[in-house]
Amino acid sequence: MTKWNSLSASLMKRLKLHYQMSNSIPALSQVRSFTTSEGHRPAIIHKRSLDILHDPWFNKGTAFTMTERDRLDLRGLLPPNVMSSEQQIERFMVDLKRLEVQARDGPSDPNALAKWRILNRLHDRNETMYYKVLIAHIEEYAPIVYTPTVGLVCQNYSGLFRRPRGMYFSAEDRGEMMSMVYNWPADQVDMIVVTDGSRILGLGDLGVHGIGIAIGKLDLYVAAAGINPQRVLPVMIDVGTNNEKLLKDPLYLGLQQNRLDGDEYLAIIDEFMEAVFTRWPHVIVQFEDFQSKWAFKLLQRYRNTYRMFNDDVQGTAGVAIAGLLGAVRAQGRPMIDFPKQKIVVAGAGSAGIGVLNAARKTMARMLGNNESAFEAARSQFWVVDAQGLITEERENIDQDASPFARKVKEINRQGLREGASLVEVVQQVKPDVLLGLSAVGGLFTKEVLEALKGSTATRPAIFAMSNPTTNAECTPEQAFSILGENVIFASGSPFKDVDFGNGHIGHCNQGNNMYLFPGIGLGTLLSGAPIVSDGMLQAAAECLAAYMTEDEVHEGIIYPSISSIRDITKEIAAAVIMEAIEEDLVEGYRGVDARELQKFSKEQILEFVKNNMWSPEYPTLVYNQD
Ligand SMILES: NC(=O)C1=CN([C@@H]2O[C@H](COP(=O)(O)OP(=O)(O)OC[C@H]3O[C@@H](n4cnc5c(N)ncnc54)[C@H](O)[C@@H]3O)[C@@H](O)[C@H]2O)C=CC1
Ligand SMILES: CC(=O)C(=O)O
Ligand SMILES: [Mg+2]
Repeated sequence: MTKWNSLSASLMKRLKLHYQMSNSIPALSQVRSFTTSEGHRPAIIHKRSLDILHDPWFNKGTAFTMTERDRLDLRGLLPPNVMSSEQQIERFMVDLKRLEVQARDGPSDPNALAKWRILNRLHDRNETMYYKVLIAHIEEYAPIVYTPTVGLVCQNYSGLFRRPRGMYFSAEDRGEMMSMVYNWPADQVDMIVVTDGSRILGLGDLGVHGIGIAIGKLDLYVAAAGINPQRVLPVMIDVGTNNEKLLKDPLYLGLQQNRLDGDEYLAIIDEFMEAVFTRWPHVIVQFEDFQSKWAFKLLQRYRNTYRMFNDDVQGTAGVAIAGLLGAVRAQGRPMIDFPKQKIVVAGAGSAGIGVLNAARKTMARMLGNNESAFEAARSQFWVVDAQGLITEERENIDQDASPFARKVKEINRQGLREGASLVEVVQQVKPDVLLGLSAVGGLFTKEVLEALKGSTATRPAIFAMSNPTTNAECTPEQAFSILGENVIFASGSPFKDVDFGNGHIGHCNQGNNMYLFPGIGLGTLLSGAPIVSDGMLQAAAECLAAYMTEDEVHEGIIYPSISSIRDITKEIAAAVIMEAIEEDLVEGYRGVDARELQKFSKEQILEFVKNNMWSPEYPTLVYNQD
């Protein structure tokens, strides 16, 4: 204060002198308004960065101006749109009122958002307790912190936003990212989940509000994989949005401009990757919910240089493979019969194409792993997108989908044609599996499900994998009521099992990449591998498939219960490490170097994984003045 008083006095003196010289001395109130750019005496604070945001006395949230953000090392720690305090109040009030509306006609669980808020407040106050609650009640709260509620959270994020969590890099930050990363308080970051918000679950472009999905995924990294919560970082790269509603919404938290594209877009993602790997060379970056157009390109661009993977393309593929192999076993057939399965896939985006590529490779491996095996495997798939069946006749065919375009001769024989509808395809092909990654709720209509009755499989399988719940291609009730008790059913978001009322239960499996990505991340981290190889991903998928017992698959249970996710993740991480050893990719982790790791038995690797999983326990605290 003393310092300020003398500074203020000398400033007044200088101002007075200036105005005397210009012959017009202003009133005292006018002079005061010159004292700071904000027009008030500043508060001297002894904090910077996140400590300010976490201090209710000084925090202004989204109202920090850009100059203040730079001055106080806050750049990147808040969403990019600077708001007035009036806008902040309006955002709060809109959200408050929305709660009443939601309680009347909101989602199937009208309390889901309220539960999310309570958990989020606990997360803000006490991380250890938050993760204790989440781990102990994972089955109950995964649907709140993850799909489906996380989708609703992202859709309502402008109202729900209180304290920032994670970092924001925007198109306005070009050239600044290398220094901005140092605004993050942690010297060690193990896991980053990054999104550009362009395709959040099946909800489309949610712009900067998509950060909720990165936060939700990292919650599972902590709960399932035991990644230390102080070493995770959710990231939003805000390159604008093409969502017209958000572009017009005065309460939107992101940049109100259309998405950057082409080289401008790439330059931003490149700069981000360079910045985070410069500060944290051993971090793993999970790309999440990027629109397909960029998902594949970015994966190809970075996968051989950086420790990264794309969850929607690669994580989903592994989970689908595990489920598809489970479905073969559920039919009472050996897994090696997988290449005989006829599979219709609805949806040819990042997830659908990721699954198709991995399933084709798995079949080809089983058939001898040569060119003819790869070609034979191709003919087991029929792909239907928004324009119907994809064939070689498709104009401007997407290059990622083209390997799965059916040959004209083949489809003529099958009584099909370019653009044939899903019902027609199912009627003619009589598939063993119908798999949906279309983001279109209810796509598997009564007619489609009726057509599946003609399946040549003893137990046809339906994977309605789109998220959140409202986007599921069909519900388990619809599937079981039309196709009977024998059908195998999996959905991306959780549904309740169906009670047939005759003592039998129709199992609703959750086919979601949450069973894989935590183990892929943990295994990669502990192996020290510099990249995430195809082999490591394959090992993760095979481990998940092998987790299910014969009895379980015969009962139609092809994925484990989420309550055992910590155990599954440990097994998957160990499988990933073993594959990294096999491929000579390990570089060690902390005190365990590569050579030591290479000598570990399977049991020792499992022990090593277990010992490196963080558990929420209060540490003893000691004060040290330095
Ligand atoms: N269960 C899981 O673990 C995962 C589920 N997903 C879900 O998959 C869905 C799709 O994700 P992306 O592939 O990234 O999206 P995307 O937008 O890239 O692809 C959607 C695809 O569906 C097609 N489509 C649209 N309408 C259709 C229709 N009427 N019939 C057939 N196909 C139609 C589009 O042409 C496009 O090929 C989302 O809902 C997402 O939540 C994604 C990743 C993991
Ligand atoms: C589960 C997931 O990653 C998605 O729906 O995009
Ligand atoms: Mg995703």
